[in-house]
Amino acid sequence: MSRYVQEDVSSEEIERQRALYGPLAQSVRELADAVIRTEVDDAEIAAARAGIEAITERLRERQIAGSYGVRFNAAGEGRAWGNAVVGTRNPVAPPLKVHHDSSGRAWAEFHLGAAYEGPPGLVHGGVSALILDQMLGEAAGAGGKPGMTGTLTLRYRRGTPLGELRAEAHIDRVEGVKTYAVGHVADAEGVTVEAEGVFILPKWACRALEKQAREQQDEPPPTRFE
Ligand SMILES: CCCCCCCC(=O)SCCNC(=O)CCNC(=O)[C@H](O)C(C)(C)COP(=O)(O)OP(=O)(O)OC[C@H]1O[C@@H](n2cnc3c(N)ncnc32)[C@H](O)[C@@H]1OP(=O)(O)O
Repeated sequence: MSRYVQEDVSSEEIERQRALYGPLAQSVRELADAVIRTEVDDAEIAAARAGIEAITERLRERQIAGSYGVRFNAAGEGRAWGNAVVGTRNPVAPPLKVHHDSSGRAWAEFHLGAAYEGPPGLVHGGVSALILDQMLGEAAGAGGKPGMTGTLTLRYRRGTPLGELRAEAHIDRVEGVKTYAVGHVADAEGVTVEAEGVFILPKWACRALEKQAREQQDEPPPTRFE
């Protein structure tokens, strides 16, 4: 089932929701970090668990059936708030705040803490892949050539330390429905992981865009989301 949802909500309402859910997700990120690092005694752990389970039950009293999906309003503002990398409402997401320009460049500065560890003190390789998948996809979308990841190739040049990091990506070339993008993750000393990928506008999306253009002769759906 498609989870692209058009919702006619105002920009003010989006901002209200962002101010409500963003800090909630951030509190849960803090909780995840605390769960990994706490050294309190057993009784405190048991009490904390009961408290967390009670809060989960409260939040579940009313909830979406399934995942958040991607929602956009008539003004073309896209919200991928469940996204695993940038999702405002997703505590699993660091989250990255990605900057773009229309030449097909994307960049972000972010912090990865204990929840993203692979080798001791280093970022998990799958987490670097997750971030670079998103960043290369964001670059493709920023350049007006969005697509689904077809193939993503990574080269881990050295371990990526947990802490302050930067990721960058840009479009390398476009061949029809295929957009080739490249990028990297870097720490203060330089590049740690390089990536290249091809992002493909799927057949179903080509048909949907053609149909929409026929019906509305309007702007295509958003290709970038916050
Ligand atoms: C702003 C938001 C950023 C989001 C970033 C996050 C991105 C993601 O995580 S996307 C999720 C991961 N990716 C997926 O789940 C994709 C799953 N695969 C698919 O949906 C399809 O196989 C898809 C869309 C890649 C291609 O399907 P389809 O539209 O039928 O393509 P098809 O007509 O077969 O092929 C088109 C061209 O692409 C090539 N191609 C197809 N699949 C691949 C592939 N996996 N790798 C490389 N090239 C491919 C074909 O060879 C063909 O090339 P040419 O035109 O030169 O002959």
